[in-house]
Amino acid sequence: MAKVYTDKDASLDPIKDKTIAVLGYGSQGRAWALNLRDSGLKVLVGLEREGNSWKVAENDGFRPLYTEDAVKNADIVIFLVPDMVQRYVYRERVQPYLRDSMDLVFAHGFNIHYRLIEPPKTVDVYMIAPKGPGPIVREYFVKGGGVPALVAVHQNYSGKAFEKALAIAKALGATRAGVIETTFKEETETDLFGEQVDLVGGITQLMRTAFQVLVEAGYQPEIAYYETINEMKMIVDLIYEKGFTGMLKAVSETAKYGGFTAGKYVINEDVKKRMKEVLERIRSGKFAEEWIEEYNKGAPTLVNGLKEVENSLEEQVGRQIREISLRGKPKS
Ligand SMILES: NC(=O)c1ccc[n+]([C@@H]2O[C@H](COP(=O)([O-])OP(=O)(O)OC[C@H]3O[C@@H](n4cnc5c(N)ncnc54)[C@H](O)[C@@H]3O)[C@@H](O)[C@H]2O)c1
Ligand SMILES: CC(C)(O)[C@@H](O)C(=O)O
Ligand SMILES: [Mg+2]
Ligand SMILES: [Mg+2]
Repeated sequence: MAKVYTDKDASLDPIKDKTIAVLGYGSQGRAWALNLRDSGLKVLVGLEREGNSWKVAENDGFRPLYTEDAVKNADIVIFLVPDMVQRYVYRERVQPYLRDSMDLVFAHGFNIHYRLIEPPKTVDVYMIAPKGPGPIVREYFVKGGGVPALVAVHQNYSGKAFEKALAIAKALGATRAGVIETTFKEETETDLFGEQVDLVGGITQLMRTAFQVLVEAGYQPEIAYYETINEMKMIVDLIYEKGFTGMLKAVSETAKYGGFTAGKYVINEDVKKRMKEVLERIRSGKFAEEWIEEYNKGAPTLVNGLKEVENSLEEQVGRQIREISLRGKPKS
């Protein structure tokens, strides 16, 4: 078993006197800025313009700065703008003001692993990659917990990069759960794979396709939504808390038998073969190349994909069903 670092293995000392610039105030940026500030660290929020994120940061009690001003005043610069934006922010707003012994910190290895950002040797480069969405990183922290994270060091100019990565992980709340060491390569490839075939791409398509099959067969959309989408949370919660065995204990014998047989029929060896192709596309750098090209064209697949999901029957039905099911969710 890999070594798991918890609160007792990490100290805030290596960063307690440093000024930290959090660039971006979105999903992770907001969570990091608030958690680090609540942990007693000195945090500046750096943003490109006085837009929506600026207002949200102000409402949270920050006084945001323009990116380059945050960088000029910081010892540690954390990149929490979208992956496709990071290299421009680096080139225009960070690189010109880089001083020796500054730290460049990432929440995902994409830009370093695929060499979109190539920092000078005189800075530390490390990563703390939360294994969960930003709002949950904040929610768990506020409730006294933390989302697990991976840490990795790409450049260790100071000789203290790993200790600093653990310190940030502690301030984020991640060591309240557990932190495991990885490399930029391993984190980048596994993270992209997981979100593509499973967490984001796979689960969404699995649920939507199952919903569509029932509706096309003439069943009421509300019943289809409860069955193929809404109940997924309870099943996944059981797996999260008790493993597959625990989940299987909670469902009927009929569900177990049907699940073992139909599950392997639907998610078959062909699907596994395709998953391996997806992994290969990530490892070869083809996915990164394609995503950069798509982004440079204005990300039409992303824009159209979001519209298609938003306008879909399952999303329309979901808006009503969520009102009902959230009413029944225990308040905690
Ligand atoms: N979203 C997650 O839960 C999650 C989980 C783990 C790791 N990460 C990683 O964290 C990093 C940040 O991702 P995120 O999802 O939090 O980002 P996000 O999309 O939520 O970031 C939005 C922020 O970036 C700013 N921004 C957007 N476009 C910009 C531009 N063109 N120039 C400058 N600023 C711009 C926005 O104003 C906002 O403040 C990425 O490296 C991502 O891979 C994200
Ligand atoms: C939250 C995820 C999917 O785990 C993250 O990797 C992301 O890119 O948003
Ligand atoms: Mg990701
Ligand atoms: Mg992820």
